[in-house]
Amino acid sequence: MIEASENTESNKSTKLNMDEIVEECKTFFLAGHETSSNLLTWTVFLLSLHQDWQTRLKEEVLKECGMGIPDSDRLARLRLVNLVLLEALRLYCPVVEMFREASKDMKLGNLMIPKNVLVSIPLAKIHRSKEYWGEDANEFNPNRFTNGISKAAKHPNAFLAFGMGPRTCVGQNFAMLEAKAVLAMVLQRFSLSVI
Ligand code: HEM
Repeated sequence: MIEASENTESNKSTKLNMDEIVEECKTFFLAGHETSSNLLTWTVFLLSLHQDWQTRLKEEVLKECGMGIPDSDRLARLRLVNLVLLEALRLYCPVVEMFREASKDMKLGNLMIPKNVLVSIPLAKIHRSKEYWGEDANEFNPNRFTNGISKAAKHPNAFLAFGMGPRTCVGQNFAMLEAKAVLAMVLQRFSLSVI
């Protein structure tokens, strides 16, 4: 953004003014705050219910990070934490629905979509569809992500927590890193339970 606000030869037509930069900051704040806190809240809830997973995650965190502040190398080794975060995003996706507006009349599969019509993509429903995720679609089973996101369901794009395509979430890598770091530091210090 700082680069985009500077006067250079290459960004003459795309230069951002101060108002536009402030708007971008607001977008980042809004898009990145509630979503991440939502993910952490549901993850803590799920780990409180599933003590077996909490124990396994604690062991992983203590083995890989000890009691220190986890750096990015150590966070990358938290495989089970990653599985649990993905499963939390599937069951309780912070963004439950997305929309796309048809820029022209178009055919989508066997549907005709007229120009300007809004198409809804019901993430929360897709994430719990037994057709894609199998009979245990409503259950907490982080192991389904063991072979990667695209192999977790019967359709490679059934996991849509961060959207898909050219408008996919720009903050997704940061969000996962942030969530892993916070969760690791919570698990280093606390035990979670539902009272
Ligand atoms: C668990 C955390 C997050 C979730 C579940 C999430 C989810 C999403 C989803 C579903 C979209 C719409 C994608 C699409 O239309 O295909 C989106 C867009 C976006 N997200 Fe995130 N997000 C998260 C964290 C963040 C963070 C931390 C940031 C920034 C620091 C961020 C910035 C954005 C921005 C700027 C867009 C708009 C992208 C565009 O329209 O080009 N998000 N996010």
